[in-house]
Amino acid sequence: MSTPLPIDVLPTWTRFNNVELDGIQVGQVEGKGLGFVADRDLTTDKGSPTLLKIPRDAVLSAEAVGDYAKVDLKFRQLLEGMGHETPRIAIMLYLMAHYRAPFDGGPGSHKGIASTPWTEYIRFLPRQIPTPTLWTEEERLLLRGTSLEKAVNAKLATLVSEFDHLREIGAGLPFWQSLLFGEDAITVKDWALVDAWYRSRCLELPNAGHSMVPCLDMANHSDAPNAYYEETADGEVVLMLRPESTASCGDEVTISYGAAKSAAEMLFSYGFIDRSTAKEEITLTLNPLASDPLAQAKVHVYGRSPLVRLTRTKGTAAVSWHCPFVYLMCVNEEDGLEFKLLQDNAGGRELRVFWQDEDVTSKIDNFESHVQTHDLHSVFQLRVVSVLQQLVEAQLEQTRSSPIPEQEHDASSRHAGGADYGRIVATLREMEHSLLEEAMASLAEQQAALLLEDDVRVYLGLTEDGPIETPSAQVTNEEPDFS
Ligand SMILES: C[S@@+](CC[C@H](N)C(=O)[O-])C[C@H]1O[C@@H](n2cnc3c(N)ncnc32)[C@H](O)[C@@H]1O
Repeated sequence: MSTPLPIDVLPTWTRFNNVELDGIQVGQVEGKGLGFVADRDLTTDKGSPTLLKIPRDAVLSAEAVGDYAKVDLKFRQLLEGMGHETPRIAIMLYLMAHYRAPFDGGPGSHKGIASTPWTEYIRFLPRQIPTPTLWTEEERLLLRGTSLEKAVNAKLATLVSEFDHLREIGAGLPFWQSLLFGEDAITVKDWALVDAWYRSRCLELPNAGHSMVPCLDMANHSDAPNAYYEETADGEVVLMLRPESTASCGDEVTISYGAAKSAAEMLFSYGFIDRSTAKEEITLTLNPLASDPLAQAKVHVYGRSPLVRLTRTKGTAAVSWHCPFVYLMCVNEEDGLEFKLLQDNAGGRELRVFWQDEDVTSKIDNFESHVQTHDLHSVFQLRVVSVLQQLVEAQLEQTRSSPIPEQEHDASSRHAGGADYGRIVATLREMEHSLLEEAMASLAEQQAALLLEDDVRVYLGLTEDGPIETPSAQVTNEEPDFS
């Protein structure tokens, strides 16, 4: 295992690897770990100065991992064995290899894998990261009743199954076999750390795609950032002072991690919540109805976990929702829904879904638009609203019935790195609770409006004023996986 390097060695690493810092240094920042600090007054008087320049060949993208695999046979065998799944898996394997595998000792010695700038750089990365997948079991109890409770458990299960797959592949490759099964073997905890590095430090660059950029990944987030990064036409990555921004010597230089993430996603990916930039959003999982004979077929054609996203527009009380699955969930055979098992040209069989005799399998994400022209559209909407009301109500109930026990808050909420998990989760709870209450109010209004519609009244009349037949939702947050 590579041993950590003190951060004051970083300038040597940057010199050797052609990374240029100008006007900033990496240092400790209160409550955030390492970060960039201006080492002189910075202004944009003569245009935006470049504060950091990272050459293309130090950027760790899926393509760079592929290039490395061409020169390192041991790594190639592992990467190919894993099936080149995604940029995330490729980059994580690379990080894992550089974190845990021995390196070639120079010409003539082939004991380990080939070293790269990342061999040393990885030693600057923190070993303690406040993301919940690295919390202890006791600390994770703090998440009870929030949308992250089951999401984090689901993520941990995914990490275990990825790691099992890695061990299966490694078992057949002598070099990796000893690292994965020998003394002081790589563990699932190492895999979870590598995942947390990836999640909290990866950027999406316009050309290179998902990438880890050494040094730039020392930049912390702010709701009022004074810097931004970009990828140049040559594939270099640069950090620039924002136009009109200044930073006095000693000020922190920050970027924005984006305003598109909810509080839960921020905590999940980075281990902190910035109230002012977090999107007011909650993601819940909709379980299909146990009583619906078509439930399994619906989930099969939908092809993923049915999620509901509730979003409040900043500064307003209006909560909108997004859930492509819910209309499919709320119609049945009497309404014109049908499933057929069709044979394809290669002799395989495929389940297809038909609405009013039209094959809509490939347009399932847009199912609402298919039912819009139906005479009973308002009735379907009413069913949908009812399903969502029950889902939100049940989640609210979970939030209310899972307060953070004081003792737990005191005993386990303070992370060694300084992050107060109890306080962070309290913020998440409060934000989610308020959003769910607004969502309830919003859905009640929608229900009241629908109940005034003629079609709905006629429909209710036809059913002799009996209770509206609305499917009941079952609440879980089983699998939202934000990664
Ligand atoms: C890309 S890294 C930044 C460098 C990091 N501080 C370090 O010590 O290596 C992202 C991590 O920095 C920390 N961080 C960044 N911005 C923060 C903020 N505004 N408040 C608290 N922690 C922050 C979080 O731990 C996050 O997971």
